[in-house]
Amino acid sequence: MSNSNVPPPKIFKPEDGDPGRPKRGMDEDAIKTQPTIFREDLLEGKTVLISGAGSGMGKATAYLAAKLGANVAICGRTMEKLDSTVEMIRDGLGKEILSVQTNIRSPEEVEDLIGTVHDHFGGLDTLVNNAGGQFPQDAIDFSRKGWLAVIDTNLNGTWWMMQEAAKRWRADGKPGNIVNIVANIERGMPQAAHTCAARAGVIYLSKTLATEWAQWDVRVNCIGPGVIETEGFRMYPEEALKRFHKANPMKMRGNAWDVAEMIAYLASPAARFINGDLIIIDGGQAQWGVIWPAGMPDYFNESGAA
Ligand SMILES: CCC/C=C/C(=O)SCCNC(=O)CCNC(=O)[C@H](O)C(C)(C)COP(=O)([O-])OP(=O)([O-])OC[C@H]1O[C@@H](n2cnc3c(N)ncnc32)[C@H](O)[C@@H]1OP(=O)([O-])[O-]
Ligand SMILES: NC(=O)C1=CN([C@@H]2O[C@H](COP(=O)(O)OP(=O)(O)OC[C@H]3O[C@@H](n4cnc5c(N)ncnc54)[C@H](OP(=O)(O)O)[C@@H]3O)[C@@H](O)[C@H]2O)C=CC1
Repeated sequence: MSNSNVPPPKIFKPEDGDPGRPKRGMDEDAIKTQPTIFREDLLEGKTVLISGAGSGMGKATAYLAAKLGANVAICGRTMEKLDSTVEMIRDGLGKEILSVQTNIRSPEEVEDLIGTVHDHFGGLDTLVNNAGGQFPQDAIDFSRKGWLAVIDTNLNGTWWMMQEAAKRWRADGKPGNIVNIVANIERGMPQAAHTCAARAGVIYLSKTLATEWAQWDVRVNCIGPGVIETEGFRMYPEEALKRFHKANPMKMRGNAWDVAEMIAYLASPAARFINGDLIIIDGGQAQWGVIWPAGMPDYFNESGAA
């Protein structure tokens, strides 16, 4: 029996808003023609594995890493999306990369992935844990399954990847480097509390491992993006997207390249003394606004949230 003068909460499912919605994020031509501040052989001979590289920041990062000379491996759940990254890099740079369909939530698949990368390239230098995401909803209405899906992806999935990579580095006596893409969670994330909890876990896991794993020359850092326009915006209603950029004082959205270049920096020798850090790329959002991806509750009226 339900108590039912109360209307059910509105749940936005991406497919509700798909027809006719503009494509979001950098298209392949934009990625291919984007200039980089880095030297072309910056990552020559280095192997970089990027999760969630069939779209968005992961895709741009895979392109940049390949452009800078790295051996690139990518993974994600959808083969078609991974293929698009492989083809973009083949077409734009004439290079082949390794792509392995993997659900990071499965520790067995992650173990196979790390083994495949080692077999193919003879090792791994930088692991970029970029795969992740969430849906916007008031926390009080989260289903159990929804909560578990977000925690399993963003916290557990990232951990399986980190642990498998580090086991190899310890066994091989080789240095390692991990970059975890989290989010800007300094002031919480209303309507994304599940991901906020998971990302907080990853940030403090990373700080801890930066100390524990220093003895094996493994560095661990995080990047916290603010509003970065990517294909991932399909998870949010158009109405919310109109307001996202107002949550930072620059009133703009970043793009996937803004994050890719920071990842390249962290993968380079210039970052050899950066460890256990969280680097925020958000146009100053942490000092200013709050995003309400499912709509601001009346309670807050016009109090400065966007
Ligand atoms: C904040 C602004 C800045 C931008 C930040 C970004 O990160 S942009 C980047 C953004 N990019 C991404 O986020 C990309 C990656 N994101 C994803 O793959 C999904 O969001 C995932 C992490 C939930 C994984 O899901 P999955 O593979 O397990 O697939 P699944 O679909 O089966 O979901 C499992 C359960 O979750 C629940 N539930 C799901 N959707 C909704 C909803 N709209 N409403 C309510 N609940 C929802 C539901 O219980 C569902 O089970 P059901 O009821 O269907 O039996
Ligand atoms: N864009 C933004 O403003 C912000 C993004 N972020 C985070 O940055 C990262 C990149 O996001 P962005 O590029 O914007 O979004 P996208 O949705 O484009 O990228 C996320 C990628 O992760 C992959 N992925 C999701 N779940 C899994 C899984 N279980 N196993 C393997 N791969 C998976 C998806 O591919 P597939 O579904 O095929 O597996 C997809 O390619 C994400 O972690 C996101 O949450 C954080 C803050 C802000």
